[in-house]
Amino acid sequence: MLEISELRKRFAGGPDSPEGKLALDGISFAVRPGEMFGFVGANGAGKTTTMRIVMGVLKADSGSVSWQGRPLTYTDRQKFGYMPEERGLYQKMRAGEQIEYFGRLHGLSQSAAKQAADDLLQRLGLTERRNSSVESLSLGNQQRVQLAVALVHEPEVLILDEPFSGLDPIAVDALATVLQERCRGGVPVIFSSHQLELVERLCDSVGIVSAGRMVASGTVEDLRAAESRTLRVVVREALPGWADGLPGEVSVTGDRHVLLTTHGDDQEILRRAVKAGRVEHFGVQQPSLTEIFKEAVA
Ligand SMILES: Nc1ncnc2c1ncn2[C@@H]1O[C@H](COP(=O)(O)OP(=O)(O)OP(=O)(O)O)[C@@H](O)[C@H]1O
Repeated sequence: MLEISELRKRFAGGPDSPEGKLALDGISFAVRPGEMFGFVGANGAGKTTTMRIVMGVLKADSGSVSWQGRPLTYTDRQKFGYMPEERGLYQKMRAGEQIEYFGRLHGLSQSAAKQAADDLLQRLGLTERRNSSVESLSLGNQQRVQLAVALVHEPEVLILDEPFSGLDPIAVDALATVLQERCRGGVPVIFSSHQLELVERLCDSVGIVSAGRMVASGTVEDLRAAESRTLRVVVREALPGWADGLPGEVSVTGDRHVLLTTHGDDQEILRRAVKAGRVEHFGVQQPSLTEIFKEAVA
C-alpha cells in the first residue's frame, strides 16, 4: 500500500508575498495494490505538489510517504512509473527509441525494452510513428510517448499527472484500458485529472483536494451517500398547483411538471403525483462526481 500522511509544504515567498504559499496543509490518503485513485481538485489545489513529493522531486516540510509499510526510498521510486506535469522527452529522439531508452535506464535488457516499446506503441496507437522524432509529433502523440515512457518498465506503482489531458477519445480509451490492466495486475494507480466523468468511470476511489487539504475521499458511492439525495418526480398533464404544500420546486415545460426535492415524505409525494396526473418518472437522482466536487470545494 502507498500511504501519504499529513504532507505539508510551504513555498518560499518573494518580496510581494513574504509569507510564501502554503501549498499542502496536511494531505493524507492511501492507495492499495490494484486500486485506481483519481486525484481531483481545482487549479492550484496541490495535486502536482503532492505527486512531486511522492516522487522525490520536492521535499515536504513535514509528513511522510510510505510504500509497503516502510518509508519510501530512492530505490522504491526507481520502480515507480511517473508522468510529470512538465513533460520531459528528448525532442530529437525517435518515439520508439525513446521508449526503449527509458526501458533500458530502468534496467530492462535490450530485447525486453524493444518488446515493451513495440507493445506500448501498438497499444497506444503509435506504431506508425515509431520512427518519427518527438518534435515532429502532434501534442497528443507526444503525450502518448510520454505515457509509454512511464509504463515501459512494468512499474510497481503509477503516479500520473493529468495523463488524459489533450488525448483524443480513442487514445483516452486506449490509455484507460492499459491502466485498468496494470491495476488488475496489482499496481496502485494515482492519476490527477479535471475530466471528472472519466474519473467517475475509471476510479475505485477519489480524493478531492482543495487549498492543500483533502476535503473528501472514498469511493464515488461513499461520496454520493454523504450527499443529500434529490427526489425527482415528473408528472404529465398535471393541474397547476398540484404540488402546493409539498417541499421542493416545480418547474413546468409544456405539459411536463418536474418536482425536485431533497426532503419530504416520498410516499405522500407519490400519492399526490398519482392523483395529479400521469407519473412519468419517480426516483432518486444520483449526484454526479462533478456535483459532488462542486459541493466539496464550495
Ligand atoms: N515552485 C513553486 N513555487 C511557488 N509556488 C508554487 C510552486 N509550485 C506550486 N506552487 C503553488 O502551490 C499551489 C499548488 O500548486 P499545484 O501545482 O500543486 O496545484 P495543482 O492542484 O496541481 O494545480 P493544476 O490543476 O492547475 O495543475 C499553487 O498555489 C501554486 O501556485
